[in-house]
Amino acid sequence: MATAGVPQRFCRCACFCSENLYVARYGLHVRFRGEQQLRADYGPILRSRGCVTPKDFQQLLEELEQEVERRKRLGQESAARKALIASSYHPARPEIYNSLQDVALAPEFLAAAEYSALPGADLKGLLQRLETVSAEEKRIYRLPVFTAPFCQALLEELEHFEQSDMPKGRPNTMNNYGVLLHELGLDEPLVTPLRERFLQPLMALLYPDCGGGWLDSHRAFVVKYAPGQDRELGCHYDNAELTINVSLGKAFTGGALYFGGLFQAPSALANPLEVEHVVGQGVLHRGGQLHGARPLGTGERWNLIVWLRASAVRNRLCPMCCRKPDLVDDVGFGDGFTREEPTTVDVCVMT
Ligand SMILES: O=C(O)CCC(=O)C(=O)O
Ligand SMILES: [Fe+2]
Repeated sequence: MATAGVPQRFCRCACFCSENLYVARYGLHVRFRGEQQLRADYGPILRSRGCVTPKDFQQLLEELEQEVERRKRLGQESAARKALIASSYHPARPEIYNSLQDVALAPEFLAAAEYSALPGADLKGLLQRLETVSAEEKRIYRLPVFTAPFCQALLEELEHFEQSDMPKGRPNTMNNYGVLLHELGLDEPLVTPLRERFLQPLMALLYPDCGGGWLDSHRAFVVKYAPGQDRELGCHYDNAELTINVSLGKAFTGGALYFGGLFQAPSALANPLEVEHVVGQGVLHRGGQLHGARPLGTGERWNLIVWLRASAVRNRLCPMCCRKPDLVDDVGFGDGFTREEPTTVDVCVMT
């Protein structure tokens, strides 16, 4: 694609520090500019969800202020953790950090990606090579991604890291457990090749209208659900054009995904569709499709989530504030925005 190999400086949108702040206790995402605005915009809904006394409100205010401060420091702190891990962490499965090999990938995934990269490939042909979970309306697909031995090795490595005394950044405010893959040093050997060599051709055919052919960055993390830890995930949409969610194991019951409509749609959560995770398989969906995870029953569930981003799409409209992004320089892939447009985007494809 147009930007391959060109060093880019990625940005985030300034709204990261004021929009979509998650308040787990009240199961609500809020915009936060200050006390008055919070009362005016969310007073009734907060009351209906149990934020009743002045003390409740004061506590909420303090938590939101802390969250804003945390978000401001996030990029620098993450870079510091990454540097420390690179210099002092000893992996249990060092082979995971070698460049991604085809033997790690399920034959079905290789076949679908190889087909998609052929000059004459089309959507119809690709659909014969993966499972359509929901066709026209929700456009959700599923296919095997990693082999069982690779899932096992990755899980072992992630557990080893979890048990180490290394500092850990959390995937987002909704997940308290899990790992950011770039901090672990797994972006370069694992996630970037997965995106560039395999997901890009697949997504270009499945979602050309969502930037599937223009993916140029990602945010990858592992979420973990276990008894006594996180057990479910509230309804949300991803800060991504497209998402792949791969079940790594272990053995578990419950914890299905559910999908509503696109977040912009008026009745976005009517008739949610339940999608079970299958170990080794990845669910592909649009980032803007509302979704969440049902409570885990038994066992432990670990999933690799890759939020795939296309700067050509998001540079026009930030999916989190739904405005033209107010760009702030950031480290690494930032939130996938860039100051310059990739030069060869065909705007007809994007609109
Ligand atoms: O629990 C899952 O499988 C979904 C996770 C998810 O949607 C997210 O982290 O964005
Ligand atoms: Fe999500």
